[in-house]
Amino acid sequence: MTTETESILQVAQQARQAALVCQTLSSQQKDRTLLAVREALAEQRAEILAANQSDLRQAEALCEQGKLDKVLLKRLDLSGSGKFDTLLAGIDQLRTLPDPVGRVTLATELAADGLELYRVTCPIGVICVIFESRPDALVQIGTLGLKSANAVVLKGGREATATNQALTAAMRLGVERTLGARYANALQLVTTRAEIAELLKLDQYLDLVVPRGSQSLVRYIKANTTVPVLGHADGLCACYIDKDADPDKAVRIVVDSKTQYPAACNALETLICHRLAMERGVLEQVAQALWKQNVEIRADEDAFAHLQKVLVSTRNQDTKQKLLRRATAEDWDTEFLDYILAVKIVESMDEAISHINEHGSHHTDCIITEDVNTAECFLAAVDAAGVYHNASTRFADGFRYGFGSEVGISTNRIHARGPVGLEGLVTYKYRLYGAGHTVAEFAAGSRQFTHRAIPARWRPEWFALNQQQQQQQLQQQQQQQHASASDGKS
Ligand SMILES: NC(=O)C1=CN([C@@H]2O[C@H](COP(=O)(O)OP(=O)(O)OC[C@H]3O[C@@H](n4cnc5c(N)ncnc54)[C@H](OP(=O)(O)O)[C@@H]3O)[C@@H](O)[C@H]2O)C=CC1
Ligand SMILES: N[C@@H](CCC(=O)OP(=O)(O)O)C(=O)O
Repeated sequence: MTTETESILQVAQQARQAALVCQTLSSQQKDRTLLAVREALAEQRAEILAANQSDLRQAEALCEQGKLDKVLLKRLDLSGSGKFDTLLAGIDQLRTLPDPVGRVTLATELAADGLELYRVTCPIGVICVIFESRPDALVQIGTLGLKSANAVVLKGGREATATNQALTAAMRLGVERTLGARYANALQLVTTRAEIAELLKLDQYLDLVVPRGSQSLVRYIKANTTVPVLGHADGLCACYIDKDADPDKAVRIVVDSKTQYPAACNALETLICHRLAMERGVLEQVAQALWKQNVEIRADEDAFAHLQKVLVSTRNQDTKQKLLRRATAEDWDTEFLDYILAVKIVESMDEAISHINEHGSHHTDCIITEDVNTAECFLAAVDAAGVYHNASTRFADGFRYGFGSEVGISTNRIHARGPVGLEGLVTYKYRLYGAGHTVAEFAAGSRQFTHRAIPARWRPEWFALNQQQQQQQLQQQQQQQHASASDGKS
């Protein structure tokens, strides 16, 4: 066994042990831990931002050498526009959300005199999440993991390695201060692709892998592990302007979807316009607004002919060429993540739906129309995690959905789809409460099933024992800490 394999095995084993102890934590303990994590991050702000500056300097050098795209710098930068405070505020918000663990989703009396079945939510276990060079994602995913009592093994993009190490150290410190070192192992960081390759083999320790990134990343992970995979892949999002679209709404929605943050997976990549809407001048208004933001339009033949006439008044030949080009076949399948938009004209909504279902990535798609029935048909027929009527595709986000934050946006169909928040991080177990009941009695007919729904009430004794045990554990830890502190002094 190589040293690397050994250390990854240790990471996975420690995460499994931490997951086992975390599942018995009470809501109060988890929220106290989140508060301590927030405090530790705030305390170590200067160190974290210094690590981030060092990552940024290296990334800038790569950009200058043409080895890295400039849009990635914005993602990586943790110091800009109140990002660090937003990150702390996100933890505060998460603390106010209800505990996703221990919710009763089914309550049935199986038989009279106390045979009761409950379906109760519980953590998934150990989740490995691989994500882009976005340090704030590490905090969001890590804190979602703590609140849902899962252990997480995190791997961010290589450009963010120093920042991720500093953030993880602070977060682990917060957990350790509240619950002890064993629990801090619920937050693990790995930094290389080689470590991920080793982890993917450890299906006895991992319960779920979440690859958040390009389609090729998700395909690679699926092909190389037997652990269940919840893919968070690319967003080839489309917007359809119907013949009954309101022009003002079309302009607002398309511009926001394309330009509010073009590098995000929920940004718009394809615009489909009904011919009648184009003839009513809606496409022209949308194009003018996009051009003001320097968006290049890659148009099919019909849209090109129409928009070329609009551009005639533009004197500068270079601007004309930059703003309007003919689309190639490849453009319909490209996630530009940039100020570029493919535009297509259709004769009907059915044609638009077929295009989206064939070329889209089943992430988030939108219809702009004033006709409610048309909208309902579109929402039912488009096969995506998010289907929107008259709203920007940029709304596809855990925070905006009110989930506190997100692990990412699942493009899988099961077990979670769209923005994955706390609910996507739990599964359930069945709890059966009996009083010496046996199946033989039912088989012999001396007892009858009632299968009666009962109130989904919480039985306090479920966790009472755990809380007692937890209290004892805490006291023991405090005694140990006190003893080692006294040893240190003597
Ligand atoms: N659905 C969603 O929630 C989201 C999707 N995205 C999508 O992500 C893409 C852009 O992000 P980008 O950073 O370029 O994505 P990449 O897929 O290139 O990288 C994302 C992460 O995956 C890792 N990775 C990539 N290939 C492998 C591999 N073979 N083995 C192990 N790790 C691997 C990277 O590691 P390393 O840095 O070490 O190479 C990085 O940590 C876009 O398609 C965007 O739509 C982005 C954000 C959210
Ligand atoms: N869902 C979030 C995250 C977007 C995102 O992950 O962007 P990026 O990491 O730049 O691909 C949002 O809408 O802002």
